[in-house]
Amino acid sequence: MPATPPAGVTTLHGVHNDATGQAGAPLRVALVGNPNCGKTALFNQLTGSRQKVANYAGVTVERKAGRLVTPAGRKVQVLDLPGTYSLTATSPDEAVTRDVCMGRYKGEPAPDLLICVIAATNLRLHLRFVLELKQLGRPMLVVLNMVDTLERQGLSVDVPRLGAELGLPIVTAVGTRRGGAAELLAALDQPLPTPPAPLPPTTDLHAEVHRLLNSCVTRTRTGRKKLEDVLDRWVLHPVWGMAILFVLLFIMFQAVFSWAQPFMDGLQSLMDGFGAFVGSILPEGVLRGLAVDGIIAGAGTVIVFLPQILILFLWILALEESGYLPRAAFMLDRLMASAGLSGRSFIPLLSSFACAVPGIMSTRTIQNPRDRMVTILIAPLMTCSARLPVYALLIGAFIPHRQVLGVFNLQGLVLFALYALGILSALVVARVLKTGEREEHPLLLELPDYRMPSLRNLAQELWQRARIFLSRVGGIIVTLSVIMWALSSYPAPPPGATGPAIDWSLAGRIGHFMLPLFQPIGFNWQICVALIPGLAAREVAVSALGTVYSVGAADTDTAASLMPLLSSQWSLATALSLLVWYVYAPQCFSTLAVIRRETASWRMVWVTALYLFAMAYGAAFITYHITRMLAG
Ligand SMILES: Nc1nc2c(ncn2[C@@H]2O[C@H](COP(=O)(O)OP(=O)(O)OP(=O)(O)O)[C@@H](O)[C@H]2O)c(=O)[nH]1
Ligand SMILES: [Mg+2]
Repeated sequence: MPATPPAGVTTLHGVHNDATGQAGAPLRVALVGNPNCGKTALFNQLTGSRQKVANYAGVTVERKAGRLVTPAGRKVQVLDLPGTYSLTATSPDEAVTRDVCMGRYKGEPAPDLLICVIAATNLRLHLRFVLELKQLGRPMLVVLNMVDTLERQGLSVDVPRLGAELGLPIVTAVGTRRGGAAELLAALDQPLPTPPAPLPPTTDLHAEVHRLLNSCVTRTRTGRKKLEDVLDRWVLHPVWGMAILFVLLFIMFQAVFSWAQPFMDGLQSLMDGFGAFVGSILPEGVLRGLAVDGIIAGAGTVIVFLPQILILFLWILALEESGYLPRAAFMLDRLMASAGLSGRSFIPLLSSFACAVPGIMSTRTIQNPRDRMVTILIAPLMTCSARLPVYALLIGAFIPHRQVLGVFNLQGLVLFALYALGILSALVVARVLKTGEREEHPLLLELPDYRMPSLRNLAQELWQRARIFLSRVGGIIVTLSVIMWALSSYPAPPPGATGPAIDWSLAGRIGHFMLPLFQPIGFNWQICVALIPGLAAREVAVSALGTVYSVGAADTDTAASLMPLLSSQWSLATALSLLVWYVYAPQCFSTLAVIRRETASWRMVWVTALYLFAMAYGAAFITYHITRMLAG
């Protein structure tokens, strides 16, 4: 009898043979299936991990291992694998899944059990993969995930019958609900199922899927698909679709400035108060310098940008979960094609807005090797979230907080323009790199179901982001701020020396040494010094400026308020030049390291670093001189 959602089917059918190996060795299982069927959601539930889950194909691009102990005490090692449409891999991420399933992965035997996850939202496609996997003749278990959506789709699946027809044990799951993997967990306590008998080689897989659907799935009523179709008609419309995309991105940047302001003001006064308090209780001396100028001025200047970073992430996460992103990729396919790329490069590039490191890793989903290289080269031009503090600091200091045309916030507009500059430059660079290539790349991209982002998940993800940011502040940023403070404070000036003490310090000397190179683009020596620690993490450029100016300033109370200090000391031309510099500058070791890893080539690292440096210098030079001419 059909079940909606199906009743629990926890017993594994079929003949069993326990082949878990020697006592004590964990059972090795692998989650495989089509992209976006919920493998990682289940993996997280099973192992308590927090791997990235999002509503588009190609989120997981590498093999991840986790551990669990079943209710009966059996130790299990679980692998989460990139999604794949078939075992004939066309891109590097799919090759990993194929190799693991076939036991060809770097010295690792095939898993004891393949857990093939299929989503109730796309049974036709996913069942085809089950049949393909069956041909491997390995012990296998099917998980019918997303059974919570059956009701909404107006479908009912006869789960025991589907298992019997497939000749495979089957359980149901809801990857996004707490306890939604309970049946799967219980199934892992069962003895291993015997490997399925392969289908005759002449079997037409499509016809077989059709047969399975006819016999096991019934439509109870017309589902919600109609609404999705109407939505898609707007979202994918050549004109309205572009307008929607533009508005969404635009609101995102406006929000970063408008919504965050009250929280930032609060944090700023908290940091100012804290700096003043610490300054007042510590006696004049090294300790006070270290605490106020080093730690509070350094880390405090970065912490105030937390609200803006969280708002940016809130938007990105909500868009990721809604299912909108692949549609945006589809809309932008023509634009990307004009730069010689396909819409497939869109999601890696979009991920780079959070951070270029996962963005570059997700280029593994791009089949064409040349497209992949070009996407890797331009990914650093997407403005990552670590650059946001630098932008926000300079925009806050130099661009008036003013309404334009009654609705737009001028600061938000400038931020939007900086992001747009990065994107346009990326398209131009891609076009140049692909000069002469005129091949057609038809874009085959799965459009997932629309999904309302769950508030609980959003809150959890945001909390995770906040923790990452704060641990960066507490770790690398505080460390580098302390080093910066030491470099700016020592050696102390000789007795009787005149001029600011910081000029005698190591930082002062390094800054003055670098100055001739950067003076033509309007940088002062303080900026030169800040560029160096900024290589480790871009936000550190802000904290380093905080420290250098704080040590240089007579009044330590102004430690955490860098913004007013800069607006009185720098020219607009210098500020704009530094902003533009940061659109391009190859200022991040982690990005260069991931490029080395993903391309296995030092040449690519050098090419990226040098071309970005040249662009940064050129663009900052032009900006500086034009602004000076215009501003008089
Ligand atoms: N409604 C519903 N959504 C689910 C369920 N399981 C996962 N999802 C959602 O499905 C989307 C894809 O989940 P992932 O776990 O990232 O899928 P994946 O199979 O790992 O995808 P790739 O890594 O791209 O192969 C996300 O938006 C999840 O929130 C479920 O049982 N019900
Ligand atoms: Mg995944």
